[in-house]
Amino acid sequence: MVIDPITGNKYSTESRVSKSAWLTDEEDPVIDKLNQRLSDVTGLDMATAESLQVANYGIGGQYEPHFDSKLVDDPDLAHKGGRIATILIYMSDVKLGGSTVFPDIGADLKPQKGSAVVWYNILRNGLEDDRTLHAACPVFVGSKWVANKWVRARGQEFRRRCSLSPTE
Ligand SMILES: O=C(O)CCC(=O)C(=O)O
Ligand SMILES: [Fe+2]
Repeated sequence: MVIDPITGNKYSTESRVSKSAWLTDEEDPVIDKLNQRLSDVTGLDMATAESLQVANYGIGGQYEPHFDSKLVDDPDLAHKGGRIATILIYMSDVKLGGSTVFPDIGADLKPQKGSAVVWYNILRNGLEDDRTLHAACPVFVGSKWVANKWVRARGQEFRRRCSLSPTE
């Protein structure tokens, strides 16, 4: 929902304003190299991960608060499991705006070309981690390019130990 600053009227807007494309593992050898590097730095298996999603936000581009793990009508859920982790790679700097924010933990990540952020969406006990609510703030000046890799739970059983604790 957006509020017009002059009239005060509310109107709805797209929850995500960006353009995106999926790059499959077969697309180019550089994707293979990237997958290997992501596996090396996270210790996670990329074989069951989703294809790389590249997104571009122009001025005003944004993504409202959401959980990456909340998948609806996902045909892969049964055999690949949920989105256990997100790897978000910044492919550009942004002159003004475009931060990734986690409101519940007070984190504000400013895009920096060549950097990446990794987080687990699902706790070791299998429950979704509510602290992972996040959003992409509007781009005010410049253009924001990111690549997303969503790692699935299946395949990580011996890489990330599970837990019986109700809180972790
Ligand atoms: O672009 C960002 O900063 C966040 C993107 C995101 O949360 C998503 O694509 O799921
Ligand atoms: Fe997200």
